[in-house]
Amino acid sequence: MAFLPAYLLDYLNVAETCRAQWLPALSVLIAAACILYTSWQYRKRHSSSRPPGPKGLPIIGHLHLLGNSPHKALFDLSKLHGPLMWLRFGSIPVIVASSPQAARLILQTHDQIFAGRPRPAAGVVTLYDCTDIAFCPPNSYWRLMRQICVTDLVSPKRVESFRHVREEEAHRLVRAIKKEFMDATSGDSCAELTSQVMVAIRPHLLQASNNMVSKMVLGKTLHEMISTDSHIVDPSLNLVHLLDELLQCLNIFNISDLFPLIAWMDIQGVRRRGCQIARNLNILLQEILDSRRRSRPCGSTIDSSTREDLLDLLLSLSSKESITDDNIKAFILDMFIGGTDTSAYTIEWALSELLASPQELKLVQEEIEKVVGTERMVEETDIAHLPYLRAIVNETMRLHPVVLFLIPHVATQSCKLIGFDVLENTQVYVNAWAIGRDADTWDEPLLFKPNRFLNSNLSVEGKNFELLAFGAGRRGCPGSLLGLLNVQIQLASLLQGFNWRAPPEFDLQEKFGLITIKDNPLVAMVAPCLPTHLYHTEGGIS
Ligand code: HEM
Repeated sequence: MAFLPAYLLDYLNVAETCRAQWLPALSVLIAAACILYTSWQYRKRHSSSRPPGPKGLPIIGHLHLLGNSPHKALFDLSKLHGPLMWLRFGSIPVIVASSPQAARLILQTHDQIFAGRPRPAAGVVTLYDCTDIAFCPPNSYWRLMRQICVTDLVSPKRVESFRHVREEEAHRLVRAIKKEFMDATSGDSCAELTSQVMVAIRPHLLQASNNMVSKMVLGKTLHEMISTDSHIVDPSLNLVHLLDELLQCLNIFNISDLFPLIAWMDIQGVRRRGCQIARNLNILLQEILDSRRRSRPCGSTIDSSTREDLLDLLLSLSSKESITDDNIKAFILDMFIGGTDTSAYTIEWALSELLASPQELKLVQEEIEKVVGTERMVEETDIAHLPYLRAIVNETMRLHPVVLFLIPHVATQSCKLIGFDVLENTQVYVNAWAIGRDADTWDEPLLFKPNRFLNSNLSVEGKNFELLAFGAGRRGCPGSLLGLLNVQIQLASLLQGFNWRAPPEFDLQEKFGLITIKDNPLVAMVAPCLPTHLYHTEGGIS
């Protein structure tokens, strides 16, 4: 009411009491009219030249069209409005790319402009104010951290130096499932030949991927760390659970991110929850750093009994490159977030597709038996000789790219995109899921047909815009080689170690999220199929 000038009040000639009653309503009306007029002017200026899209609603924009499976809804809309669509999620303008050509425009032709990232409220509080690589804006700090990541931490040479870790954990995974089988059959050795046992596979996969990342980054699994480094841990703080909670927090479709004007209200309590998780994670991670500094003071050489892990490397680089402890902790979180669930859920999808296609399962198991035999466990050097296995991983990533919108990109400046106007700060969703089902690119796109990759040069590692499981361009996944090797060796070991069958109740339903997973966790009927001694010791590994 204060903004109504006095002469207007006099003109209206309203008594004080009367003013008090209807002036607030009049103020709201005038304010609403101003907003509508400004937004009409804005739309008039921009709507003719922006990419096509469906009609939206006031305030919520197109949120009502997304439903429980936004990737499917947007795929269907792209069939009506084209592969480059404009929408609004709350107050955030969004472009959705749904074909390889549209993705190339964003991730290659205009890569530099679209290298920005949003700042989700959960990321701001949990990821050290988005100073991790994945959510950092494309500034000089991000370039430095990304360069260190690519050239030092996950370079092909460094990834090769951790081959033993991947093989150990893949074989440990097989032993863990065999143990569950033995427990269920009460150790009856005859049962090995005759029974199949229902095993919940997901927890084993998550544990194996977690162990792999943890051993590479911290030199130990998280469980070893908790049991051996007792001084590190406040028993009420559990790193495994905290990382899990962190992912859940990042996974929430947060209203505050869609309506920044009301972000302060924190309607879903994401910021509050995130602050709690961040506080506890920070205590644990700082203790891990301090403990490492105590045990290996700066400048001390690492003897042959202690292999160098990525934390050693980061600490030694930090003195040269002015990297702070918070930067190192943010990077550790990136490795866990980026490397754990992505691999585990991709393997779960691969196994699920194979259970739904028993002929493909048979073919790949025959390939492994022919190349590796049954007297030793599969090793990473075998993968080069297992084209069908590699084709299965590619086909799985085509149909089930677990980060199916990539991490949203943001336009860092206004630009023209094939004649359309795109304004600064527009978010970009590349629908990798839709691109994997693009009927102009793929023959029978909805079928699981690994042999389409047998005589093909297509690769999932960001060189082909038809296959974007790892994204592409300057924000593409720096850990793609490592991720791919993790998936391949674990899948090969599981397929070699067991006969598999789908349980009676089985489906391939998806549950949408930052990482899109199988809605019903995979439970499978398994039976060991290798000589018993290979499961009992690590001697399976030559
Ligand atoms: C199967 C395993 C993996 C999959 C499917 C995957 C997928 C992806 C995708 C789709 C992106 C977003 C790309 C974009 O926005 O254009 C990404 C980014 C990223 N990934 Fe991965 N990833 C995997 C494994 C890993 C591993 C092992 C690491 C560890 C180094 C990692 C670290 C990262 C980082 C740091 C980013 C952010 C890059 C940036 O914004 O500059 N990822 N990943």
